[in-house]
Parts: sequence; structure tokens; C-alpha cells
Amino acid sequence: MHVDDVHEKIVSINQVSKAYGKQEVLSQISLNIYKGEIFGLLGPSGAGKSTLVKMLTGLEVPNEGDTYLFQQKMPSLKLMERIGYMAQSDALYGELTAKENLEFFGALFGLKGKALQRRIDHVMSIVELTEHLNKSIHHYSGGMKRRLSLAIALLHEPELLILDEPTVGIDPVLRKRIWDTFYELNDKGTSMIVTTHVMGEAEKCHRLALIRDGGLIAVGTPEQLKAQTHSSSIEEAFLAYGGVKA
Ligand SMILES: Nc1ncnc2c1ncn2[C@@H]1O[C@H](COP(=O)(O)OP(=O)(O)OP(=O)(O)O)[C@@H](O)[C@H]1O
Repeated sequence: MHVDDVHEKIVSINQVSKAYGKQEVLSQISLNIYKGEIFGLLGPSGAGKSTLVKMLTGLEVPNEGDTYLFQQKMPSLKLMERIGYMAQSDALYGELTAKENLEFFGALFGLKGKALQRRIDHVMSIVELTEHLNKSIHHYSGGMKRRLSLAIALLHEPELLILDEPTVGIDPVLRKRIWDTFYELNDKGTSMIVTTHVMGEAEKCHRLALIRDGGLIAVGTPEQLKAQTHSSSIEEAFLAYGGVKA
């Protein structure tokens, strides 16, 4: 993280609540995220992580409260160019090849010609799918689809990446490589919000929000969260804050 970036707020979530019918999924969430951070949202399945990140992308709107991205109120179509979003379920065209999918999404972001082809080569090499570029998505495994979704999120070099469980179904060796890439992108100035229920992944974030039953139970650096609860691991800290096993 760059010291100069520390106080530039890129995400502001103010008293946000969301319900689906009678089920309250998010309750009075307030949170700021700063430029240059790799920020993790950690919580068990169903805690509300996906719903929260969908609000940042404009795919969901809160019942109460508001969210700001780059200091502008969401939802806002023009902010979409500045973010790369990787949803939890892959939004890919199964009958197309990986290359055609990348070309489609690249075009949405105004990329074309040689510049687009260069970006496609680059992002496919990051996720180690270069040799599968011309394969139809029907023939991709679940992990390959995840990696392609990540490649698409990286394609237009967004300044903020919002990644919903980016490494689910990805083996540990490639997971490490992908995290190395996250750090490289972060060094070059990309901010990141990553949801996870994997403790080891949470430890890699600069700051974390622990979420349970739609509520924020703690926010801090992994070190702070451990120190405040006299824990030796994030898992222990999460339990100490009243979380259930993530
Ligand atoms: N469109 C929807 N309609 C009704 N209920 C929903 C909808 N989307 C999410 N929910 C419910 O909201 C709760 C939170 O879901 P969400 O996907 O945000 O959790 P999560 O923390 O991302 O979990 P996971 O890690 O399993 O994806 C769950 O109980 C889920 O069933």
C-alpha cells in the first residue's frame, strides 16, 4: 500500500441495510475502504458478503443507507469502467470460446484491435489459460471458468477490482500465483475488495471486515484483529468476536 493513498476514500458504505422479503440480509453496515488497499470481507456462507459487494457494483440497491464509489453515489453506470467485478457465479457465454468471451467483454469497455489482443494475451497468461484460448467454454472445468472470469475482470485494467471468492476451485499452487499477481497489481496502484471464507486468504489482505449474519463484527488489519482478541490466527479471532466458523 502506498502511504500517500492512505486517506483517499474510494468506497464509503453508510448505514446500509438490505432485506429480501422478510429476511434481513445486511443490517446497518458502515465501512470505508481506501485507495491502495487490498480489503477482505470474511464471513461464513450466507453472511451477506456477496450482497454487499453487489451494492458496490450497482447490481443491488440498499433498502436503507447509501454507498459511494470514488465519492460518487451508487448505482452509477459511468463508474462501471473504473471497476473490474468478478461475480461468484461465472457470467460467461458457454457457446463461445474464451477468446470470443474476452473480445465481447473487452468491446464493452472500449478495447479493440491490437490493444485488445495484447490485453487478452496478458490476462490469459496471468491465469495460465493461454493454451485454452480458442476452446469453447462448454469444455472448460469449473476452476478454468473461475480463472477466465478473473481474466475478464482484469482485462480493462480497472483501478478497483471487486472479486467475489476469486480463488474458489483453484488449486493451491495457482492460488498463490494469483495472489502474487494481486500484489503486483496492487503495487502498481490497483485497489481490491475480495470476499472469502478462506482464513489463509484473509490473512493476505491489508484490512479485513468480519461479517456474520449480515452485520459487521470487526474491522482491522489481520494483526490488529488477532492482537485485540489475543488470538494466534484469524480463525481464532473470528470466533472470539462471536463469529461462527467461516
Ligand atoms: N436475490 C435474493 N433473493 C433472496 N434471498 C437472497 C438473494 N440473494 C441473497 N439472498 C440471501 O441473502 C443471504 C446472504 O447471501 P449472500 O450471497 O450475500 O451471502 P455470502 O456471504 O456471499 O455467502 P456465500 O459465501 O455462500 O456466497 C443468504 O441467506 C441468501 O440466501
